[in-house]
Amino acid sequence: MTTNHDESTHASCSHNQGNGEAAHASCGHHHCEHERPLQQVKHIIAVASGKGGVGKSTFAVNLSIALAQTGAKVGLIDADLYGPSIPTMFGLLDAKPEVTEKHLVPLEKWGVKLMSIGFLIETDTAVIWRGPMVSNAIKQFISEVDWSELDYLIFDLPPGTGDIQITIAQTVPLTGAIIVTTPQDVAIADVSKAVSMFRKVNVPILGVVENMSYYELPDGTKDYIFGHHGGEIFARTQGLSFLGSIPIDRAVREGGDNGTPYMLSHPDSATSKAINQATMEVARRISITEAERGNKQS
Ligand SMILES: Nc1ncnc2c1ncn2[C@@H]1O[C@H](COP(=O)(O)OP(=O)(O)OP(=O)(O)O)[C@@H](O)[C@H]1O
Repeated sequence: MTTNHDESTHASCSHNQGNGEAAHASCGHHHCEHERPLQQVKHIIAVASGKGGVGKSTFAVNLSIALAQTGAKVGLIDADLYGPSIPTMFGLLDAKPEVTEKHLVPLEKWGVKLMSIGFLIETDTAVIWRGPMVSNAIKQFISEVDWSELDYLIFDLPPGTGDIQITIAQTVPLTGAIIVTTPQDVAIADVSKAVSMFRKVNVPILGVVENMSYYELPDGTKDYIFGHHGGEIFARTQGLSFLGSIPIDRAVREGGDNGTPYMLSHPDSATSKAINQATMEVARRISITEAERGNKQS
């Protein structure tokens, strides 16, 4: 990995924490020497969670597929450098991206362009990098990968509120963040920290997805294994949009493990409908958020 040129970009206009055009506009450099990264990407979304294991990567993967199925151009960055799961979930464990003189070419499967640290290092090698190296790797995923034109670029963040999340929130002009949680009290407690982190760095929160909401028994009754409506109640009390509930479904887990996303293997199931509905709600919230931002700027 080489050093990134992003810091020097902003160093020239004394903005290390570039937040897209606004940052450059405020330093009076309309024609900064380097263009901001991801200029050809329309909407940039971070998928975040407070706790690990709540299904953030699973949702990010199925969201990317659901958006690609609408005909959108989609990219997905696995920003979980310490525990990359996108290679497994896309069935690309041995795949390596092409490296050209200028760029790293993202892998592409099922209409989604992909980048993960898992494509660049041996699968069983632990990443032991410290903070600055991690930030550089993320910045390279942003500025040295040939994403070209995309409608949506999704960041699958690591759980919690560490270096990686903060680097992304400050480097990338995020349209907004999606918060994934289970209904369980301990998950909700952690998720408030993620919400306050995004608020501190002025990243709009598109809404909350409740995953593992219930398990449907063969007789049709619902077993609320992790508690009842915790994510929905959390969203309401925080004044956030509720994007939907996704049930516990064995096939969702199997899809993740065997590398065929659930949305592709079970397109017509009730769970797929729930994921599709959450996806449409994400798209709707993006339009609203961007309209609000436009109003503020004009
Ligand atoms: N709705 C669901 N039904 C059944 N299993 C699920 C569901 N959502 C996620 N899982 C399974 O739960 C486990 C954790 O999911 P996932 O890896 O997506 O979580 P995560 O929040 O991204 O975790 P981490 O950030 O710690 O990597 C996986 O084995 C996944 O297949």
